[in-house]
Amino acid sequence: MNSNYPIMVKLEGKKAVVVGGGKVAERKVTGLLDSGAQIVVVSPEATEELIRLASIGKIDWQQKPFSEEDIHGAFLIFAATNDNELNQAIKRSAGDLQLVTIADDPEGSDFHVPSQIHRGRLTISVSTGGASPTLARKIREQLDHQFDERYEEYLEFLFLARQRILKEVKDPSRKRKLFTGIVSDEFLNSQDLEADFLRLMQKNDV
Ligand SMILES: C[C@@]1(CC(=O)O)c2cc3[nH]c(cc4nc(cc5[nH]c(cc(n2)[C@H]1CCC(=O)O)[C@@](C)(CC(=O)O)[C@@H]5CCC(=O)O)C(CC(=O)O)=C4CCC(=O)O)c(CCC(=O)O)c3CC(=O)O
Ligand SMILES: NC(=O)C1=CN([C@@H]2O[C@H](COP(=O)(O)OP(=O)(O)OC[C@H]3O[C@@H](n4cnc5c(N)ncnc54)[C@H](O)[C@@H]3O)[C@@H](O)[C@H]2O)C=CC1
Repeated sequence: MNSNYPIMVKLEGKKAVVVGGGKVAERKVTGLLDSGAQIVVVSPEATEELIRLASIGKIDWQQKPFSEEDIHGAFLIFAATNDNELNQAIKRSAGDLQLVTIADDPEGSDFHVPSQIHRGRLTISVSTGGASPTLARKIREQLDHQFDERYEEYLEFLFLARQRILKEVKDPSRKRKLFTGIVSDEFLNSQDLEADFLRLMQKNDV
């Protein structure tokens, strides 16, 4: 079996079409909301939450059965109806450069949606390649405790501190020491990141 190749995709401005308006479609749409994708849902019926999202303009709900033109220009396609023949037909009508996931056919899909944790700039995703979504969820729940809310602010600090080190520090060994120094429990638990960072910079001054 060939293994899947994980990447983080930027979806801003790209069209993502979700076919179906049930529980599964809702979960996929919820996962897309923060990506900046242009989300289109095609389904004669939709859950209350999908209807709410359409009413506030977060998604474009096409209230009708699927037809082939619905996926024109789509980058990602989610075939998430409860009709497995139709889900397969959606895959067949997509072009080679369109990525399709079929809710009831992991083997026939171009991609899977992993279980995810987001802490600001940190993303942790867990995939079992369709073997057991329940295990993916269980592992995600374990990591949820380990990587708690502190990581959001910490990641923002790491980002800014790293930019500063890249700009101000030329010596490669000092740079390495600083990169290692900021990735530590001391900084994760710091009450004053700015002061602790300045101290670290001074300590490693040459
Ligand atoms: C292949 C994949 C395709 C895709 O959808 O991308 C797929 C396929 C299928 N899921 C099924 C069932 C369930 N899926 C979940 C939950 C999640 N499913 C997700 C992803 C994926 N599911 C992709 C592979 C992920 C991987 O393994 O790496 C998660 C991680 C992410 C998300 O959906 O956003 C999200 C957890 C989010 C979280 O909590 O963190 C639960 C549990 C629950 O709801 O708690 C159940 C019921 C229990 C069970 O069946 O295990 C069925 C059977 C349907 C049927 O019975 O007919 C199929 C189809 C099949 O297997 O044929
Ligand atoms: N990938 C996953 O994580 C999971 C996948 N599944 C599978 O996903 C599929 C959907 O599951 P649910 O959302 O629970 O089903 P559901 O029955 O709640 O929703 C099905 C949706 O498909 C829509 N639909 C039906 N015919 C359509 C058409 N011709 N064009 C457009 N939309 C149409 C319906 O209006 C409805 O909104 C099932 O095949 C199920 O086996 C189920 C659980 C998890």
